[in-house]
Amino acid sequence: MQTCIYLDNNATTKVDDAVVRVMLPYLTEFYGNPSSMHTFGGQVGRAISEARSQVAALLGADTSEIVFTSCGTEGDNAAIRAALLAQPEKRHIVTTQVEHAAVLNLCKLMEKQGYTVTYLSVNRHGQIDLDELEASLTGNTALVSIMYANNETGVVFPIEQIGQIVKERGITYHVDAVQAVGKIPLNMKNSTIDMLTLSGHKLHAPKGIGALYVRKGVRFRPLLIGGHQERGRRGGTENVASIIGLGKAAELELLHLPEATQREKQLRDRLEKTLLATIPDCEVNGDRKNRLPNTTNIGFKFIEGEAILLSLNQYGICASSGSACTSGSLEPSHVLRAMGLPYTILHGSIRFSLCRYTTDAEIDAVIAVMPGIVERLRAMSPFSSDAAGWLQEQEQTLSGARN
Ligand SMILES: Cc1ncc(COP(=O)(O)O)c(C=O)c1O
Ligand code: FES
Repeated sequence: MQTCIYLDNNATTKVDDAVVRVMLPYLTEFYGNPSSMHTFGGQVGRAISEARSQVAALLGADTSEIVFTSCGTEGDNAAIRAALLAQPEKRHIVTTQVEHAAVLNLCKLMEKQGYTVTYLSVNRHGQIDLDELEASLTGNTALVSIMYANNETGVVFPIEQIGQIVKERGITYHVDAVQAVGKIPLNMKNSTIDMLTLSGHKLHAPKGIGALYVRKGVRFRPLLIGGHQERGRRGGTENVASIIGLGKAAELELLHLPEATQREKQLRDRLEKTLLATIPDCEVNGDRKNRLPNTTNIGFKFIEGEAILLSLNQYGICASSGSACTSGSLEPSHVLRAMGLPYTILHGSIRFSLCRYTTDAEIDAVIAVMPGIVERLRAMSPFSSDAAGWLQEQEQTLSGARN
């Protein structure tokens, strides 16, 4: 299989070799059912308990607060449904315009089922307005669901400040932390968060496994109704090998987090600064101060992000424009649109997302090819030179009309 310079770690990550190694015995010799009475199954149950402790340790949570799920999407769905089912009298949800599809599309469905949803706006830097949040909360609000960090821009919301406002009013608080876990130190002990979603494939565990943190005492209703697994909070025989893998991945994240994020930030900053210095007409999208250490989203004016990606692909470099789920649709990103970015940036933005395996040489390779790619595409672009000036004038007129 072809190898590549992989800078698309917010879409998914490589499974760590150590994770694969601990999983293999559970795909071969230890195939017992963890719920069985016999010792053969019991030993699998014990391995699951160990994985639960490893995930709990990464979050600073109690083991009883961890529910294994099939993915981040399931975690988000389970948390939102649980909060609504537990308080059927309340019919209002607050979220943001820049959430992942797992939250946004469920909220849209809930609107069809009679709920009112407030989608908080974001400013040019991708940040919400806390006054707008406060004003949106009513006695009818069942849930506030807000992402920790944005998958496209890496922008990090002030999660605990938001939590103060939400919890003062006794409202259930769910945080989609799929992009934050393993990139930002978390401690649920002194947190305002009631429920928190994570996904294995963003932290070097396999795809198709995740976990939901549910704070002790939070009223919960299962999404999957069935057996007594996960203490009645998620029916279904466990995905044993992947759970073991997620446990190991969590242990490794805890071990590597401080020094890995420091390194990733240095590499990311070098990449970003050099591209901004060597390529005219480009800018970073999103709040540069409050941002994941591994992500940069850069808008290259007057060209299409997809064209840049195809050129990078020819050099064996993997990056992305927007989110993996919506790629293939030619719609510009809902996140960048919510930030009110001008047309030329919306269409010419790409994301590089690093991980602990990213090397200096890989960053050098991107820095070496990007100026040429952008120059070549701009030379062919109908928006270059005169047309660019015209387009900018149109944008100014349009934004004047909007203000
Ligand atoms: C912020 C966010 N939430 C949820 C998800 C969904 O996770 P999964 O792919 O495990 O369903 C993703 C994945 O891209 C994400 O970035
Ligand atoms: S899987 Fe990442 S955006 Fe959908």
